[in-house]
Amino acid sequence: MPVEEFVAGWISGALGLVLGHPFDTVKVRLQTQTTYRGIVDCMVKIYRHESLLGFFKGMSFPIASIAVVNSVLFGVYSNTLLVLTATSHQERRAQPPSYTHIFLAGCTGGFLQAYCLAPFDLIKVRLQNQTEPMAQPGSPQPQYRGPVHCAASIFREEGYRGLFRGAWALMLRDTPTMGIYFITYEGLCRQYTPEGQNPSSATVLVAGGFAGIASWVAATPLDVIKSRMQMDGLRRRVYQGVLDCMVSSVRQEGLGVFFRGVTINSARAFPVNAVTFLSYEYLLRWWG
Ligand SMILES: CN(C)C(=N)NCCC[C@H](N)C(=O)O
Repeated sequence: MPVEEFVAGWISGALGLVLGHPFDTVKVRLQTQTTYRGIVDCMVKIYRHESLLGFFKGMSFPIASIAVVNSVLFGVYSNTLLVLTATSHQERRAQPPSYTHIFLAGCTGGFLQAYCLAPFDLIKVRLQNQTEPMAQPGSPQPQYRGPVHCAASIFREEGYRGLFRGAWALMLRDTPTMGIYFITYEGLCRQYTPEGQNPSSATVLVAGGFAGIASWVAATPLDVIKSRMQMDGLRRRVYQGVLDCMVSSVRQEGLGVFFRGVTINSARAFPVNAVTFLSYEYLLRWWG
């Protein structure tokens, strides 16, 4: 099994993650809290009350876990294609796989990475939602002192299963949308690259950026539900499950609730995934 895809997936994911984390914090707040009037209001409030550091809350665990999560996504994607089409990453430019195979490989990668991602994503969302300023003497103490304390508290208060709160919604979000992600990327690369050649850097950047946007637009409805399920259980349980969360969110806030954070999600998705794919492609070419 080629391991380069796993390592390239890890490094490229980490680069994208640092770039996109401030946008991600704003998105999570907009999806789960009703105190903000919009993106700008949310950014201004975070900056005023929590300083620049507020945007980077909850980033350390994703950085630590991206090695597993992104290498599983890209490694499983590439190795599923290898099983389905018997071609390696290098051979795929000359013998491009069908879109059905790309979609299936993307869905498989998405499904497996969601399982690894679930506890880390939960901790990230819980930390991002703490509005107390960081490390200021005399200010109110947040419920969680950091990622390890957060994980230990969830385990103690909500049990082992508590660490997987929202995992179903995450799997439903990621399985089909990772198929969309890779199909969009491959489709755009093929469209703008002469047959048999590697896509140029500009093509990779644009295709990666649009793959991020397409997958996040499709993922946003379940992303909202996932974030709400993850915040549920903090004090008392409100939702019975994914369906109940969907129904009560729509009843209370209308259908528009499914598009909460779609603008910031898309603004974040372009640079994050442009950088992710560019570094992924170049690392593989460098090692190939
Ligand atoms: C749930 N969806 C749509 C995705 N995860 N899409 C793929 C983008 C992955 C990238 N690490 C990012 O965070 O944008």
